Amino acid sequence: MWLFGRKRNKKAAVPAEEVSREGSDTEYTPETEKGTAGETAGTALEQASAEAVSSPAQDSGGKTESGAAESSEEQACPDVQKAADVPGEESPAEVSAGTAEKIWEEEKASQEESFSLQKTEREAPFPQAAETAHTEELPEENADEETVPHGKKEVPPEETVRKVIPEEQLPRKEEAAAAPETDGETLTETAAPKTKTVSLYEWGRKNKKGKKGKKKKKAVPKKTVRLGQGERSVVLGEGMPKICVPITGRTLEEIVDQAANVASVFPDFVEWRVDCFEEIHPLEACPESGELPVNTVSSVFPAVDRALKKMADVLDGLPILFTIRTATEGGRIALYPEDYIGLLLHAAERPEVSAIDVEELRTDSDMEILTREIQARQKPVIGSAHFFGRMPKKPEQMELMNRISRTGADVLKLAAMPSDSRDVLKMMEMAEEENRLTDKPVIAIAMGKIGMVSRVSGALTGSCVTFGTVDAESAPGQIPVSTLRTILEALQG
Ligand SMILES: O=C1C[C@@](O)(C(=O)O)C[C@@H](O)[C@@H]1O
Repeated sequence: MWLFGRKRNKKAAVPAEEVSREGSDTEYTPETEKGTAGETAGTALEQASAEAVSSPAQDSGGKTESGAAESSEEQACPDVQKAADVPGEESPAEVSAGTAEKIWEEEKASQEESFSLQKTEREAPFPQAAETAHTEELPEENADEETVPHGKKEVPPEETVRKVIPEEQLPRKEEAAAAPETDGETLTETAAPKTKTVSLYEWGRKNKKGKKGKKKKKAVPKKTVRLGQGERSVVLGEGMPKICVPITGRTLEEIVDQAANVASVFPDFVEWRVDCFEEIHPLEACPESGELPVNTVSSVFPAVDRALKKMADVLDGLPILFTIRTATEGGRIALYPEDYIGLLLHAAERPEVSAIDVEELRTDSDMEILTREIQARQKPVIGSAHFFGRMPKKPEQMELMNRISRTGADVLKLAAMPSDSRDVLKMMEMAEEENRLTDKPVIAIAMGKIGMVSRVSGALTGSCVTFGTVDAESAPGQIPVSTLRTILEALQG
């Protein structure tokens, strides 16, 4: 149901992304049919770069007879919620999720040793990305959280914790007296002739060499990322979480109508979900057919440009995030790698586009090079990954964010589907933690109704963007903009 439309040379027909995530469910394998991954990556990017800057052969929106015929009913952008909810029907996201799980099982073993949450500090490749930087000292309480062993909570309240503390490590009397008490727990020296009582709080602070006695941690200096220019530009990573509204129209008319509605509620920026735009659907990959393609990516550029221009006129300076959400990540189109890359590089050249979403975990081409190419065109990259069928565990979430960061993306985004409230909390906790570890703005979303709280809790967790609705939602759990704004403002205090 999801893969239909254009016919292309079998060798290039299956986005390797789908092969690697769907594993044995997929008929083709990139290894047997495509040569090495490196070759594929290079070819796709080179081919796409050439096409992205070339002028299209026609100004027809790229529709050939076959493309036009296939773009009718089947290609209509289905309602997202519907696709996700139909029982027994496997959405591409669910397929991807199941297989992503498998990949992670395998990867985990090899990653275990090299697994590290430490971030390599990067130069901001995008000049505007490093707009401001500030260093924040963690609040005192956080430092203490690091200092006090977690086990202390399990000590029965009436039992005195006894520990031998060498005299020289004990705080001077007056210091001990001045130190704030923790929740009644004390450390008492018993074996030594001099028995002194000090608060656990003070012990942790003084005894830096202690098991969990750590130096006060500094938060990583933050970079912020500006989208757009002028008065209506918006800075991610500072102040309140920013509200973004997706535009999901299938036709130019729908897109313009939605843009007008969206503009009237004054979000901070909009996301154009280009995968919903049926004029690019002649590019839809068809792994089953194996026939040669009729359309080239450049044939859809005129339609994309027309939509961008009209949208920008209506939006009057609101920054536009250009997103192609592919089927594997819950979107509306399956694309060949060279077409995905070609479209994004073309968008990077457009003055109406303020930022570009890159699905950084695609394995069919080199997303790191693509990210750099986009940044070289002065557009920041929001690196994203989506799991519609499951919630990765927290260490996996952190590693995913780490992988996205390593591609050089300016902003790190992870969205996943929770199955219970603990999953939602995991995502929120990850955002808070990641936000302290990385120098980049972070977006963390637990989708679905149960995950709605994650869409309003950015002030607490540091998740810097929330996607809200005006007309149609582009993912389950999105909240209408007016409600979203009221809650965000209330929580900001
Ligand atoms: O990545 C995201 C986040 C999202 O999936 C959400 O859950 O709000 C909505 C998408 O349109 C957007 O591209």
